[in-house]
Amino acid sequence: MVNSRNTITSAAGRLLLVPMSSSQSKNKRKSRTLSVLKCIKIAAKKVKVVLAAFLIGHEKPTSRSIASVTKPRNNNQGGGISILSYASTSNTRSSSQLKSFGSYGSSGTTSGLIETDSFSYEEILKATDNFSVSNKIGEGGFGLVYKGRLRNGIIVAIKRAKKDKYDRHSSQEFQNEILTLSKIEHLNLVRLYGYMEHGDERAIVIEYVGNGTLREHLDGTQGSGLEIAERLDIAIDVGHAITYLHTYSDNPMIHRDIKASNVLITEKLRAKVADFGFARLSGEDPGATHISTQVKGTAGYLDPEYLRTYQLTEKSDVYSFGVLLVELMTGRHPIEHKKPQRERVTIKWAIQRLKEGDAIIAMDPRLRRNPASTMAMEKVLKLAQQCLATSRQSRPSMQKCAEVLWKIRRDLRERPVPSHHSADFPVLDAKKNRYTLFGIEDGDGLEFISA
Ligand SMILES: Nc1ncnc2c1ncn2[C@@H]1O[C@H](COP(=O)(O)OP(=O)(O)OP(=O)(O)O)[C@@H](O)[C@H]1O
Repeated sequence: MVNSRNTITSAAGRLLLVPMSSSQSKNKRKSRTLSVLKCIKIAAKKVKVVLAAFLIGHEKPTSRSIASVTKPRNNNQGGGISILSYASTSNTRSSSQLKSFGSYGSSGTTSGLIETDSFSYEEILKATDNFSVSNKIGEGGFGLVYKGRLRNGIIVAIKRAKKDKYDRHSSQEFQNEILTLSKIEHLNLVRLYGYMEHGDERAIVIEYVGNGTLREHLDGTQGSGLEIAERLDIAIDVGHAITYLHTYSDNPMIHRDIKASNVLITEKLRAKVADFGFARLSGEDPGATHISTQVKGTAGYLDPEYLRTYQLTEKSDVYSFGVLLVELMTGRHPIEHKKPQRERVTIKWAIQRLKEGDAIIAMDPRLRRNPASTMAMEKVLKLAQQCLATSRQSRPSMQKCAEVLWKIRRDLRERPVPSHHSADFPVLDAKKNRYTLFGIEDGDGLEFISA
């Protein structure tokens, strides 16, 4: 049977081609060309739609692997785009893009999930069940932290300011700071959604990150221990977040309080840095970034140059990041009060071990030891040593740190992990290692190194 498409259905039901007349063939070629053009047009339209949606953030990338190179919105370092090329493009949405995306809020802020940047007292009370103790998830310098559910079902963290925290800060300043901070959007920074002000009550509403802090993971009070690759991923995430604050955000800023308890961990064991801009929100030095009248930060992480000169630079964050790297590799707190004197300041002890060629002694006993992991650990400690340099000029930029860490991570991936125990590098059973070694003190665990 001949049908309109110049095919014949055979008795067996197969499609057979039959020769066409020359005019038929011409018409066919023309219509084919037209339909190809039509297809290209439709495809181009589709690509446009996807691209537009992706740019304004509708399409959130699911993978955190290398995404396409993205153009920073305020690249004041000229041409330095390599770091953000590792991050998702949603990291770099400009505020104008956000505004056009969100016909949502009063000031066009947020990712579209939250409808406004100012919350009513009633809404906050409802979200936290009247600041109920059962919703309390933590406490810090700013005040108590509550978990809350907004009207639209979104889970948030709500930080209720201690009264003394806002006495020094006018309402207008507080609101301006919030507005500035709420525009900062990066995958590895805890998002600030908005604020609530009511009489003498102030609170800020932030992204909820529910898998504990890095410190809790290192202490073993949260999760089941972090492998070396996971620790490297976390270090890279923190590196990207701080690079973004220093370099790419509309209002470049110094974090001032990088520490393991300010690094929140996601379910997928990736990191989000919290509390950026908090020094300003707490009424300390609002607006000031480089010359400080008050030293702000946490003991053990503070740049000695900042302590000496009161001059704050991006390199003060680099120093604190160096402390964090040592913490990640050793598992120890920056200051270990219960350790013998020579081990009390963890960075001094670990860097000394590195200098003496004994870095492995400083390695967190919970970590599996094999050539790849010990090599990665040594490289990270070498980077930490640079970050901790006395002279600020000698410290690398955060961007450089993230690049170095990325290479260490890549090398680790490429090095095969031995599947059997070797005399030089005993491989400990990860699970057993994790659960049996928590809570050890002093030099315990070192027997595994010489085993
Ligand atoms: N966005 C969040 N999502 C989930 N939990 C959070 C969030 N922010 C804070 N928390 C919890 O609340 C605790 C206190 O946090 P907060 O940032 O107020 O203090 P801190 O950073 O630990 O200390 P300080 O403010 O003195 O530097 C954290 O340790 C964490 O357990």
